[in-house]
Amino acid sequence: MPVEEFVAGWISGALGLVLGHPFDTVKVRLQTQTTYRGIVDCMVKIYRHESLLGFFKGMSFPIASIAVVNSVLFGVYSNTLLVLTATSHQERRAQPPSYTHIFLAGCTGGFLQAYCLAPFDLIKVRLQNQTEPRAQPGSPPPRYQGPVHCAASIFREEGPRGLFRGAWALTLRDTPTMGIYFITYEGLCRQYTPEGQNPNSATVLVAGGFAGIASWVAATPLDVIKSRMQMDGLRRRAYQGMLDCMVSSVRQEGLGVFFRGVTINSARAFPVNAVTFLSYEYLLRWWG
Ligand SMILES: CN(C)C(=N)NCCC[C@H](N)C(=O)O
Repeated sequence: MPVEEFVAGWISGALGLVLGHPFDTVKVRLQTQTTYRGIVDCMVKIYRHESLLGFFKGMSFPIASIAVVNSVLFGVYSNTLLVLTATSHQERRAQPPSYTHIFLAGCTGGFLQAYCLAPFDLIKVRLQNQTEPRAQPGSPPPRYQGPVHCAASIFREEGPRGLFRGAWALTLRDTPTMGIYFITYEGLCRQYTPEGQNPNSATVLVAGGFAGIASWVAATPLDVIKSRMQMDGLRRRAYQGMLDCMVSSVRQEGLGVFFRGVTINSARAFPVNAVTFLSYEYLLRWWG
């Protein structure tokens, strides 16, 4: 099993993550809290109340976990294609796989990465939703004092299963949308690259950016539900399950609730995934 795809997936994912985390914090707050009037209001309030550091809350765990999560996504994707089409990454420009194979490989990568991602994503969302400024002498400490404290508290208060709260919604979000992600990327690269050649940097950037947007637009409805399920149980349980969360969210806020955060998600997705695919492609060409 070629390991380069796993390493390239890790490095490229980490670069994208740092770039996109401030957008991600704004998105999570808009999806789970009703105190903000929109993206700008949310950004201004975070900056005023929590300083620039507020945008980077909850980032250390994703950085640590991206090694597993993104390398599983890209590694499983590429190795599933190898099994389905008997072509390595280097051979795939000359013998392009079918879109069905790309979709299936993307879904497999998405499904397996969701399980690795679930506890890390839960901790990220809980930390991002803490609106207290950094601890100051004399002020009460926030509920979670960091990622390890957060993980230990969830384990103590909600049991081991608590660490997988929202995991079903996450799996349903990521399995088909990772298929969409890789199909969009490949489709755009093929469209703008002469047959048999590697796509140039501009094509990779644009195709990666649009792959991010397409997958996130499709993922946003379940992303909202996932974030709400992850925040549920913090004080009292509001939802009996994923379906109940969907129904009560629509009852209270209308159908538009499923698109909460879609603008900021798309604005984040373009640069993050442009950089992710560019570094992924170039690392593999460099090692190939
Ligand atoms: C749930 N969806 C749609 C995705 N994860 N899509 C792929 C983008 C992955 C990238 N690390 C990002 O965070 O944008």
